[in-house]
Amino acid sequence: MNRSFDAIIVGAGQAGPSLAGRLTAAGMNVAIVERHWFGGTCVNTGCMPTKTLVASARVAHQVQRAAEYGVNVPAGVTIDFPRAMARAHTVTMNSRGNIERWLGGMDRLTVLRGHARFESADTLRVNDETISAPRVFLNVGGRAAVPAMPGVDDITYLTNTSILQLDTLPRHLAVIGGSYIGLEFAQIFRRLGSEVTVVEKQSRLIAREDEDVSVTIRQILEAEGIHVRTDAECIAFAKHPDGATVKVDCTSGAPEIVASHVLLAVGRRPNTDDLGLDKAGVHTDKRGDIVVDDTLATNVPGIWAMGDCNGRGAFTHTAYNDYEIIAANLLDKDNRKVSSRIVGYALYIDPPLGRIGLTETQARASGKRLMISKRPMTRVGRAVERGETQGFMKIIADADTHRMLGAAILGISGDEAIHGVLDLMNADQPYETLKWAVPIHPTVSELLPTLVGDLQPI
Ligand SMILES: Cc1cc2nc3c(=O)[nH]c(=O)nc-3n(C[C@H](O)[C@H](O)[C@H](O)COP(=O)(O)OP(=O)(O)OC[C@H]3O[C@@H](n4cnc5c(N)ncnc54)[C@H](O)[C@@H]3O)c2cc1C
Ligand SMILES: NC(=O)c1ccc[n+]([C@@H]2O[C@H](COP(=O)([O-])OP(=O)(O)OC[C@H]3O[C@@H](n4cnc5c(N)ncnc54)[C@H](O)[C@@H]3O)[C@@H](O)[C@H]2O)c1
Repeated sequence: MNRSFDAIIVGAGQAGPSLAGRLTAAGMNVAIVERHWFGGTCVNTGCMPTKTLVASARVAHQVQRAAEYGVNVPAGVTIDFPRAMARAHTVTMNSRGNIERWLGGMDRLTVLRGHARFESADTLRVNDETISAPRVFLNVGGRAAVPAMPGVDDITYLTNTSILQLDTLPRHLAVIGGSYIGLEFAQIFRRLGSEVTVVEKQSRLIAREDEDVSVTIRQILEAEGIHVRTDAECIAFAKHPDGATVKVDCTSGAPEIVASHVLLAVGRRPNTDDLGLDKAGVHTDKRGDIVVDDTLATNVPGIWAMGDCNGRGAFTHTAYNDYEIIAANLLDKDNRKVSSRIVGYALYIDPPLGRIGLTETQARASGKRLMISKRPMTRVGRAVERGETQGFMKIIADADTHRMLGAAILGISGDEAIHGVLDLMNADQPYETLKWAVPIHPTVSELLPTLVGDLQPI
């Protein structure tokens, strides 16, 4: 049997459901196909459960420090790990259920459960039927990459999906990969009581950030007892009665890590290998990302790709913005482009890193004349009052255009305060605009005008 629609959306992640809402409201008959959990990665195995666990871990950490604040907590405080995990699961299930109910009640939308695969450019097979439409929107996301590391197939390893199903706390968690996923889980599990070792093959953690950011993050994590092994060029795994051994150094006989659990957090790969893209003639690049133009159209007319699968962003907010761009261009006769997007993001260790625009390293390499300003969180009243003074704020501006080029706020509320810079950059205003703002005291954001006032040429 073949059914025809005005549009087909594959994947109910961060972009697909909202696009379904706009297309059906515009009068189109739409099919949305989801093979697994509604809400995709963010809701089920990404942002929502991890940030819920970050909250549990923060409470655990703050309780340990209670006496510093003049609050005496009786000795013998324990972590109820299953309860912390259940709390994360509840947040996920509520969100997943809301999306399912929203889509289930949407007029002109047909919800299909199953794996979609192209048979031609306008026809896909789902279970035992085919569906056709002149417009197909791909929102298939990605999954944890499992590279062919020596011994990886001999051990039981965890990914961001399976680690969320644990019901007992790991005795010793070895985290392979010291970037977003690895560092967030490392701190969560350390604060909940595991011994944790982060193994990173590059010479520093979260190496795409500036060195001062990497070094400070390492200090923050090591201060909590997380072991960090960088320059791990010879990672190899083997089975061990207590779990697995992780060989890190190339030198033979060097001490190995004996871990009860191993988490692989070494990047993600797009879910594009099982979509039948060749049948539709859609091009991918060598990573497997779907190649799109500035409006997110693929090389095949009538097929678009949104979110993690197009390689143009790897965050929930960029996936959602992809939907906004497509809807604006198709339905609102607007002219929106991905290249106009100024991307901010946060790394949710505690305190978080809020980031936007160029790093200092990238700015220096650009050849522009630069102004830089940096301030430690020890000189931010809000941080001092809260007793959380780790980190720093840094802004980089163009000395000729007076536009902000980038910022990093590693410290309490860094993920929120960064939006002051993000808004300024989106408004395309000179940094002096911030200098004369009158922010609220005591906040982290109130230091942005001070930072601007301290900008020095380099
Ligand atoms: C541990 C972790 C923490 C994260 N934390 C954050 C964070 O704090 N902030 C942030 O911005 N981002 C975070 N991210 C990234 C964020 O989750 C992703 O960028 C976002 O979910 C991408 O959304 P998407 O819509 O592109 O894809 P997804 O959310 O992955 O959705 C894709 C959907 O398509 C379905 N699908 C795939 N193939 C098919 C097919 N052939 N047929 C039918 N259905 C199919 C999948 O089942 C899935 O439901 C995190 C990611 C991880 C792994
Ligand atoms: N807070 C957030 O917004 C958030 C949180 C989690 C994930 N995410 C998204 O998920 C994506 C994937 O995150 P990720 O941390 O898995 O990947 P990543 O690509 O950011 O980092 C992978 C890390 O693993 C290291 N690595 C790669 N191969 C290795 C090996 N063989 N041995 C040891 N180390 C190795 C890399 O050097 C790198 O540091 C990110 O791009 C991000 O957009 C976002």
